[in-house]
Amino acid sequence: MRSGDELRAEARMEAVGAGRPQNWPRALALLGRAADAGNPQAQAELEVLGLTPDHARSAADIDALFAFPQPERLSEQPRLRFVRGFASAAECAWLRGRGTLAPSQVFDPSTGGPRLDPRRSNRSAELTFDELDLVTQVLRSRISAATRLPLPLFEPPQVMRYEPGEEFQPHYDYLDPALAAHAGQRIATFLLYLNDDYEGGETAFPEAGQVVRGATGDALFFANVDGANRPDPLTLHAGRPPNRGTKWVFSQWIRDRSPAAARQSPD
Ligand SMILES: O=C(O)CCC(=O)C(=O)O
Ligand SMILES: [Fe+2]
Repeated sequence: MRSGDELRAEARMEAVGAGRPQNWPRALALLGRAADAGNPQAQAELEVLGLTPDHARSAADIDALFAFPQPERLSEQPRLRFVRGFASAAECAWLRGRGTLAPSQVFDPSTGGPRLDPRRSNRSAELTFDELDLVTQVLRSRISAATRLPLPLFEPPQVMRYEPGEEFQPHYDYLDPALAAHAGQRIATFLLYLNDDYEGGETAFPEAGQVVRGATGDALFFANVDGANRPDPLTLHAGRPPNRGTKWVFSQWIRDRSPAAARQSPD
């Protein structure tokens, strides 16, 4: 008989689609069995998702995990969408503090790797493959449904924390087109606000004239490219510093080509 740990690990493989197609009915049934076997993480994950071990087997409950409220159109140039109540308070609490925080880095085109930069003074945790638990993967699948972009295009997600005075100064998320030709363009950004007990800390778009302050569970997503897939300079944006309290946000960057495939290509 498999242990609770083994059942949960197997559930994760089904949810991530590791070496197999993603299979949510199987993933959630295995998570239910892991919880029945007394695995505390599986029990916690089911509770965050609002499922009992039995419910995990119902198709309607599975569909409900990926449902989201109608996005509001904040702007067409750039394409900016806001979704009130995209995630539950329990899901946001689960994501806060996931992974291991380290000083945030920026992409350095000269090396093709990350580097520290004073323009990004907050801390962030990139969630590795092993850290993609069921709750995080449900959220990413919901993001995939909302953006209509498939999961293989998703970069590893990041949980970001800003203490008072820390910020992500105005920047673009898109990559230099020369680099994008090789590694794929970062066509969309999806931000989920994980808390709201801070002052300041807005997401500001100085060129587009938009300032967004999400409540816990609200989401903002935008296309970094225009209709012709060209980098859109109107997407210039910043994570402003909170002046009181700590801001937490979940950030999912999405490419037009699988980042995993780009890493594996020899050229
Ligand atoms: O924290 C924010 O509001 C902005 C985050 C951001 O710009 C990003 O994740 O690309
Ligand atoms: Fe950004």
